[in-house]
Amino acid sequence: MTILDKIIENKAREVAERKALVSIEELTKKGYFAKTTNSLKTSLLNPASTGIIAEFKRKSPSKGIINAHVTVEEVTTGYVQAGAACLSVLTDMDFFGGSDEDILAARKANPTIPILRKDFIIDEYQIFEAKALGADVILLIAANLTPTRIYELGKVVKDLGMETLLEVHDQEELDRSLCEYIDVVGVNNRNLKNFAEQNVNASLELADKIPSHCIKISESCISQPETIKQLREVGYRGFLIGETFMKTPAPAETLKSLIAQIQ
Ligand SMILES: O=P(O)(O)OC[C@@H](O)[C@@H](O)c1c[nH]c2ccccc12
Repeated sequence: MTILDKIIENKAREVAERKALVSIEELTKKGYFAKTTNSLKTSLLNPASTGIIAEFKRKSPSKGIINAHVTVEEVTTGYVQAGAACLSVLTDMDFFGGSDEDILAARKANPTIPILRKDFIIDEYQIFEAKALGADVILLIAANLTPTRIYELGKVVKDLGMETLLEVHDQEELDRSLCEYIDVVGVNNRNLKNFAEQNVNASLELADKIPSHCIKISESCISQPETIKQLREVGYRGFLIGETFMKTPAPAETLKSLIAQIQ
């Protein structure tokens, strides 16, 4: 069993429990459900955008605790002030130490920036939940979803006025997963089945395989300004970065100095 299999098995149990407690009907009346969403696509297409999607991530299955000392409010407001194009907030508790409260707090503190709900989405229910939590963008991971599920879930995302980030790790996943509901394609440099990679080779290899009309971003294992420049040259507009910032005592300051080196 891979780490991803374990995460998905756990997630199915979690979603079933949540569904039994709060109905979709109730979710549509909760929190930020009625709020108009902020577009990631628009943000990334702005020529002045830094393209950095800055992630709030306390821990991960491969690294353990990354940062237990900072608050979601201070980090996310700092990310926005430093020039992030979008925020990514982990809501998976068991493997990544995130929570619903984290994304609610990030939204409350940052009303106008797009926010990605970073979780393992396997059910329509979680998309309604994400909207109530104030998310604008939903991650769909090709490694654990069939093409039919990606299409069905992508349609729900669109119907709720949000955007879909499709995550792929190789050409097989890319070829079977693209559909009309994908707004942004992300290449995860890390293989979620073993969490092994430490480089951006997957993004470099897939750069010219992704259709040119797609907005593409590179995810994970990015720490150097030179890497961002190299990825920009092959067409990447967005860079999803967590650990590089979160492992430092002041994540937003680290983002600020990275931005200074890529402009
Ligand atoms: O911390 P990093 O290496 O900068 O990676 C951030 C982000 O890409 C990573 O957290 C991630 C990408 N896809 C995911 C899917 C689920 C959980 C986490 C992820």
